[in-house]
Amino acid sequence: MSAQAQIKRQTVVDIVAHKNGQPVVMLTAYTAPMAKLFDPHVDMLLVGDSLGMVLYGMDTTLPVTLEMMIAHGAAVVRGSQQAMVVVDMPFGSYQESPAQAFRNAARVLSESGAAAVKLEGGEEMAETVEFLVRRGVPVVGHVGLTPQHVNAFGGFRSRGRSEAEADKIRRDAQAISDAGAFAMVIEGTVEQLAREITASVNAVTIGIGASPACDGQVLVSEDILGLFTDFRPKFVKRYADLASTVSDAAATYADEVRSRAFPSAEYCFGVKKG
Ligand SMILES: Nc1nc(=O)c2c([nH]1)NC[C@@H]1CN(c3ccc(C(=O)N[C@@H](CCC(=O)O)C(=O)O)cc3)CN21
Ligand SMILES: CC(C)C(=O)C(=O)O
Ligand SMILES: [Mg+2]
Repeated sequence: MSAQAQIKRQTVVDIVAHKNGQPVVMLTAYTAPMAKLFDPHVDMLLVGDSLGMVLYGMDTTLPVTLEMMIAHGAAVVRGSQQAMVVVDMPFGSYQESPAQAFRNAARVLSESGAAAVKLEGGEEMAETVEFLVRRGVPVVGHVGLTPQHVNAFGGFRSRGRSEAEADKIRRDAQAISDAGAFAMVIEGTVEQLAREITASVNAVTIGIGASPACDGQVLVSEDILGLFTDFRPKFVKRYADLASTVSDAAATYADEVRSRAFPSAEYCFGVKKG
């Protein structure tokens, strides 16, 4: 037995206890070192398919593969101790059928060690959500602005600001909650709608650009750290400006190498005595 006290990871039961209580805190993490830094502060870590855009420079999340999600999911599980780790199912890995979704979700859980998967969609995904949940796969839903629909929506635009769109999102949220999703991300919509959904569904609602009326909040970590600067959604608050810190460090290193100021004696090995 290790002398170190065991830290227990948060489970579905712990997260569901936040419904109508203390807000759930979620951040994205893609790598072990970032997961290690965020872990003491958050309830949930999301290995988002946004990693395609943030880490790999893709224009959308569509080219992200199951192998990428499993590799980054495993890294985040290794880097964290207490947060519940949720992995996004990438585009094309779950929409075909409930059987396809189960096969791929089972790989994500077994190969990464994460505790739940997240998938985008509403009414049309309800049958799949129920299929997964009944077979032991905890599911987080994602409604409103669903980035994997970028080609259908014609961009990353806010949703549910007309009564017709709001009605569709209301039905989407109800359907996946009734299908057994224990939580759902609500992205890019107005407070009134987020408040109604939060009041009417059993699932814990986690907002991103969806007002404080949700049961919790999530943002992309590189956005709040000022590390990702290609675009800035309206809902992103910057809590740091690490891009300039990183750039300044690289510039100083480059100057010192070119002037031979680095490596100075303290960074060099000496010959052994005797
Ligand atoms: N770094 C990052 N942060 C995210 O929040 C994020 C990703 N990547 N990748 C996946 C999706 C894409 N998301 C996005 C991307 C862009 C906007 C954006 O620029 N929205 C504009 C309005 C654009 C329009 O109306 O055409 C805004 O002002 O919020 C919003 C959400 C959210 N997700
Ligand atoms: C922005 C969050 C909700 C997400 O789905 C992602 O990071 O991929
Ligand atoms: Mg995502």
